[in-house]
Amino acid sequence: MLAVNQLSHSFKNGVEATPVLNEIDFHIAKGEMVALLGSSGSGKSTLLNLMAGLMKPTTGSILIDGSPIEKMSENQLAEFRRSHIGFIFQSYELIPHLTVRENVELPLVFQAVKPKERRDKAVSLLTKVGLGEKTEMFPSQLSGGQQQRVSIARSLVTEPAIVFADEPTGNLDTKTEKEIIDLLIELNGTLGITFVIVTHELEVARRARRVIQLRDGRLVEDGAWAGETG
Ligand SMILES: Nc1ncnc2c1ncn2[C@@H]1O[C@H](COP(=O)(O)OP(=O)(O)OP(=O)(O)O)[C@@H](O)[C@H]1O
Repeated sequence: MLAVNQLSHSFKNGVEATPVLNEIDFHIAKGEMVALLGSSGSGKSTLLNLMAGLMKPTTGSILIDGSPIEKMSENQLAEFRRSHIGFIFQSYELIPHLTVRENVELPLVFQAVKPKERRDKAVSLLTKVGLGEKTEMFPSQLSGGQQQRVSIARSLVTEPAIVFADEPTGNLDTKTEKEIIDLLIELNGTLGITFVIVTHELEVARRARRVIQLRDGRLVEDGAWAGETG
């Protein structure tokens, strides 16, 4: 499903190159739920941007469903992202003047899906995330946790191969955080969605079956959560 092979990345600053990721290797199988953990500056966002095709690596490769995304052109990548990858952001990134349902439908508008089909899919997913009664409301009328549920529904509407979540509970209180983690675990179990969740939150790491831990741009742990390493 996702293979990261010998991935290294440096940011160039004039003539100097700062290495940020060093020879990262891992595979994620379909249906896994993986937390990507690491302290600030360890390289999590860089790795996520590379895996999502938002940046090209200095060396190494990233395969999603067998396709090496670092070899794609910008147009190919944009199309690939739209059809294969879902995103969940810390700050939800909902469009304020669209209703909850219209926000969830939006990725399908770009795929030219017919209005009735879009609507049915959006309502069905909103029901799955517990917002069946709120489809015609606007984002500002919902709580943070509810807005994150909308963004989760939106990430799934194109039936992506993999969903990347960047600090999805970063703006939420502890109780709501737990509810969002419960929802992600449920969607992983019932729909078999593959999730990669970038997080600082130990609670997320504790509840994911697999944790990949970065330190100073290196992969230092990969397996069941066994507590933080040194
Ligand atoms: N565009 C850039 N140019 C130069 N250096 C960068 C750039 N983006 C990130 N870095 C550096 O790369 C390192 C890793 O950053 P990254 O954002 O991937 O870490 P992170 O683990 O996601 O941190 P955080 O949890 O704070 O978001 C940091 O030292 C950062 O300063």
